[in-house]
Amino acid sequence: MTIKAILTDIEGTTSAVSFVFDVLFPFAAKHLPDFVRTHAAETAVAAQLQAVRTDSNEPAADVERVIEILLQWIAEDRKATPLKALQGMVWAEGYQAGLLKGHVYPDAVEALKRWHQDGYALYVYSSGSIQAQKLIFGCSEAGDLTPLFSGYFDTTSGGKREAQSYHTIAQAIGLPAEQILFLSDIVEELDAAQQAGMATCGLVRQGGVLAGHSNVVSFALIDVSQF
Ligand SMILES: CSCCC(=O)C(=O)COP(=O)(O)O
Ligand SMILES: [Mg+2]
Repeated sequence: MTIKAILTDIEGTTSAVSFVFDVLFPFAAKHLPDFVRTHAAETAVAAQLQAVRTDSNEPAADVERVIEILLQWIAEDRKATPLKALQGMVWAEGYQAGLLKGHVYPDAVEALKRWHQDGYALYVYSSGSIQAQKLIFGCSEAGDLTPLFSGYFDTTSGGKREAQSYHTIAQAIGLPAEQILFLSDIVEELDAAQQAGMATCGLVRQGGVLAGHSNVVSFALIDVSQF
């Protein structure tokens, strides 16, 4: 079946793992405590702090304890939705202040522009919040790439290793899963998308093999017509 849309992961796929682990996560760990202390009473932040208390099963945790939990989750790379929402808010301040610039591989920039021009609808699916996704592409080293995308999905659509999430996303996009090509560097994510009926392509930028899927080292080698 002809591919009509492309759904892409971010970390390790469009963007360097090192940018996320060595730049974004340390920035969040440094600035999140003061951000939370300053904005704890604001509705959007308070809702996420409450979600941390629920998810951690610590309903009585005060703000300082919630901060401790969040820092622990950052250290563990937990894909918890409230952490991801708060990280997005903290990064927003960093991008606005010019302290952060989103990394997107040049081959990904070139291919995304070409696919958009060729009429493919482009979507993002990342554990990072939708706000964080718009920031990495909107404030990227290659300029504002957000006009290329038709939509964004995060963990509010479900976990990336669960087939149901890809069914949900296909429904939201409004296409049969078979007409969507999913790109990722994580085999469990590719397996889940494949199980849901999507075409898959694994990015192996550092080498290795993502078994059971087409593998490429660069977006430049993805021929969408072959899926
Ligand atoms: C949206 S940039 C920040 C990425 C992030 O927080 C993350 O956890 C990476 O998740 P991905 O699903 O893109 O591997
Ligand atoms: Mg990834």
